[in-house]
Amino acid sequence: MAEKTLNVFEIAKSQVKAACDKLGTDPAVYEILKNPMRVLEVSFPVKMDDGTTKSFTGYRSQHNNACGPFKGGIRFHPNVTMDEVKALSTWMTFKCGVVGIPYGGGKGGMAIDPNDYSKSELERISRGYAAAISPIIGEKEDIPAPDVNTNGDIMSWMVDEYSKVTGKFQPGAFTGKPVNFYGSLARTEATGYGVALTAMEAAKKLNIDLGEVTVALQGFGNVGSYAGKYITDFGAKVVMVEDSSGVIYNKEGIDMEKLMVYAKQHRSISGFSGAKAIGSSVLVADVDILMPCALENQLTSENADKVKAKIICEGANGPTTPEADEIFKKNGVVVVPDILANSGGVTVSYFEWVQNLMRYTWSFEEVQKKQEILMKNAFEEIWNLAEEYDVNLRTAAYMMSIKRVAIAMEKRGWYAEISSKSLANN
Ligand SMILES: NC(=O)C1=CN([C@@H]2O[C@H](COP(=O)(O)OP(=O)(O)OC[C@H]3O[C@@H](n4cnc5c(N)ncnc54)[C@H](OP(=O)(O)O)[C@@H]3O)[C@@H](O)[C@H]2O)C=CC1
Ligand SMILES: O=C(O)CCC(=O)C(=O)O
Repeated sequence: MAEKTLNVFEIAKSQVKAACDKLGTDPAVYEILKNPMRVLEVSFPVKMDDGTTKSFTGYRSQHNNACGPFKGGIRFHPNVTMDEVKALSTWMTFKCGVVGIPYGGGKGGMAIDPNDYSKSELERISRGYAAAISPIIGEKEDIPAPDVNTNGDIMSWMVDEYSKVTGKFQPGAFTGKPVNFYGSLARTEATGYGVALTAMEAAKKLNIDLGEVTVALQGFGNVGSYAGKYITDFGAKVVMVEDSSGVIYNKEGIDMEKLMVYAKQHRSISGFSGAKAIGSSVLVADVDILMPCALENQLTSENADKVKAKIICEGANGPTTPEADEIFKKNGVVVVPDILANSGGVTVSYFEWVQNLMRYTWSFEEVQKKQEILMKNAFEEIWNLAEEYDVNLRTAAYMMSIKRVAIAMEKRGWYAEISSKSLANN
């Protein structure tokens, strides 16, 4: 059967709707949450190294700020569209709600491939984008961070540009900065660490011993590489890894530390001597745990029935379509949803922001411990909710989070309960 839609914004809305229906929220809740509060499209000129001028287009979507300032990454990827950014900002609102941090959801992006530009061009593009969205962002308004193809260096340029435009030095206006420039220890590792932590919690629930477990990873960037490193530290064996150059395999387990060094040097996993290149897909690999850590719409009605993993732990945002979710539920595959599995990134971004506002720093261990507590509690709560309502973990995660956001919206007077029971009194 063909998918109803692969439009990620339509998918995000359908996930929110399913959870609102299950919770029985007042109709006003979905009415408010179905669209971002604001979406900004900007165009700005940038001088290229050869003296020509090019115009670039970027977006920033601010989904909902009932619980606090908008928060979410900036993506540089050729496939970025306004609808994608809207979906990603929607997911951010509920991701922040899952771990109970005082933020709403935002996301930004530009349809560019950074590899097409020199470093100085990329700096000017990043500065141009930061200046263009500066009227709607800020330390207490909307705090961007890295996402696909953006990193700490880009965040530092953006902090500098934002400070110039506003005339105020506000390092807390962006997170995911380098540790030696107002970044937090353990932020670089945070998203992958959280993916590994939640995969381990899911394995415990299924009585699977991580010492016996094999893992396949799609994506070996920030999220995939640290997810692979930490799941290996927890005892599992990563046997297959894919990036956009192809798939590598070693049935004895791939040395994650060595692959991380290699991938950094070569900007690709292709040619790594500790594994062999193969032609098959990571997504249907014969492994216990699958970690999609690249892009959206990877697991669809086309391949979901062929997935052999018992646990799918979503490092990426939106890798699974609703139809694939149905198939996984039917087949007993446990999907740890993106808004829980990859919430470690924004959680430690929150800790970075708190440290910035306090002009104080915490140790690596302190930050990781705080992350671990929030994520393990969220996992447990969502697992129990899924059992109570007989829903998958995704719907349970949305239910928990929507309830938090809905209570904030009601308390702020954005709607008045007209249905029989008030969430706030539950
Ligand atoms: N960074 C963060 O803190 C967070 C990120 N996420 C999500 O995690 C995902 C990955 O982000 P992040 O690791 O930061 O991004 P990176 O840019 O660091 O890495 C992306 C990885 O995905 C790979 N990739 C891209 N396209 C494909 C493809 N078609 N098939 C296989 N692999 C592919 C890239 O390979 P190549 O390099 O060869 O192109 C690269 O290894 C995204 O969905 C992002 O939104 C979620 C929460 C927080
Ligand atoms: O660290 C952040 O603020 C946001 C990270 C992000 O973009 C995401 O979780 O998808």
